[in-house]
Order: sequence, then structure tokens, then C-alpha cells
Amino acid sequence: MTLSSFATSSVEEVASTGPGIHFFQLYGWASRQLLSFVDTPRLYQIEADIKNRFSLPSHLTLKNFEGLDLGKIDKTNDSGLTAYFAEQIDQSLNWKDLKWLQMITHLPILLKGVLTAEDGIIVSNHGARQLDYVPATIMALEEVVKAVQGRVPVFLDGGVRRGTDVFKALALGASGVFIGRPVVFSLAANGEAGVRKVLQMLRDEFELTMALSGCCSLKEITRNHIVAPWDLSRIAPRL
Ligand SMILES: Cc1cc2nc3c(=O)[nH]c(=O)nc-3n(C[C@H](O)[C@H](O)[C@H](O)COP(=O)(O)O)c2cc1C
Repeated sequence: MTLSSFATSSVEEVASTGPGIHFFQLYGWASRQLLSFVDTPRLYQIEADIKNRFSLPSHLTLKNFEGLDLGKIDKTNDSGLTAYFAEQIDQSLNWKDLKWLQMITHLPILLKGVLTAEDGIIVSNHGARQLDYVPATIMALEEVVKAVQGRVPVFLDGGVRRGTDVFKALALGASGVFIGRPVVFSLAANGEAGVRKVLQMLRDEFELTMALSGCCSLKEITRNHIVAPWDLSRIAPRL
């Protein structure tokens, strides 16, 4: 389960919901009290949010920023929330800040938003909401996996919608996948039951894909189970 700095529930509330691995997303606040993902040295422009003048409904608060003066958020102009946080983000964020973060915590750190083989790693393009024309994460995954050479786990998110997508990612070397919008949309459609249903569907589809591919365990999913577009030039002469 991943908790964003922007969540409307506190870290403690989310952690108390049950066992399992929990992730917390840090942003690069200029105050240096928190540090960002590599993919957000600057905030994006979500045009729908600007058009709709997105702001938090009055009954919701950003629980992890209780000390923040939200009164300063301009509720009349564009997306006041986005504009406010854009001001708070440290735009000079760089690799030295990552070293600093490693020094102040013993917690494992995963970098999210990596699309080339640079460091380790959640291969993510921010749901393709940050920058137009970024490559699909599934296309970038193998390059990153090859560069990492097993030194750290490589995860992927972005566009995972079916069990077959999970299978493809694992076959290309991902240690696991994260999902975003399927959870958000199912939550909006049918609350907790909706999220349970989506997770069950993904699990069932993934198990079926494994069975139909002759894989009895995760370890048996290999690169040979899939053909990627960039394999075609290699295998075409044999066809
Ligand atoms: C409404 C919305 C808000 C998001 N906000 C953030 C964010 O604040 N920080 C971040 O790193 N990613 C954010 N993401 C991207 C997700 O963390 C995740 O990378 C992406 O949604 C995964 O792709 P998927 O939705 O296709 O599964 C957001 C995605 C959505 C849909």
C-alpha cells in the first residue's frame, strides 16, 4: 500500500489498516523537512484540475500537513491546491538530496519516476500525467532491469489494467507492479467493495495467465514467455 504526502489520512491511520508492505511518498519541500521523488522536481499542470478549479472538499484535510497553513491556498484561481504546492516544492532538487535522505533514514528508499537506466527504482511515468509524450513504462522497463543487474528490485507502474499486464511486467524483469487508477476509480464507483473486486479481478486474471502460460510459480515466468515489439526484428528472419 502506498501513502502519498498529499493523503487525506495520516500515516498512522493508513499503517493501522492492516499488515503488508507500506510505502510512503515524500515530496521535495523547500523546507527540507521532506524530500521528493525524482520525478517531481516541479509540479505538473493538470489541465482538468485548473479548468475545474480543483480544491479539497471542506470535510477533507491533508492529514500529513497538519502544521501547514492551508488558509493560503487560493480557492478562486485555477487549481489553488496545485498552485500552492507548486510554490512549496524545491525546484533545485538533485541527486545530492538523495544522498542526504539516505543519511537521515535507515528506511529503504525507492526512487519513483525512473524511465531510463539510471538508479533504482520504480519505473513510472507518473501515470503519463506529468509530461506529454513520455514513453510507456512497459517499454522502458527492460532497459532499466538490464542496467540494474539484480542489485535492487525494480518495480513498475502505469497502465496495469489486466492480469496479462502484470504477467508482462514480471516477464520483463519487474519484481512487482503498483496500480493507481484502477484502485481510485473502483473506490469512487463502489467504495471498499469496488477496490476488493478490482484487486480480485487482477489476481484471478493473473493466475489464469500463469496457468495458460504453463507457469506454476512466479519464478517460472521468464522473458521467453512474451514477445516484445523490439524482439520482432530479431525473430523475423526465423519466421
Ligand atoms: C489522480 C492522480 C494523482 C496522482 N498523484 C501523484 C502524486 O502526487 N505523486 C506521484 O508520484 N504520482 C501521482 N500519481 C501517479 C501514480 O502514483 C501512479 O504512478 C500512476 O497512477 C500509476 O499509473 P496507473 O494509474 O495507470 O495505474 C497520480 C495519479 C493519479 C491518477
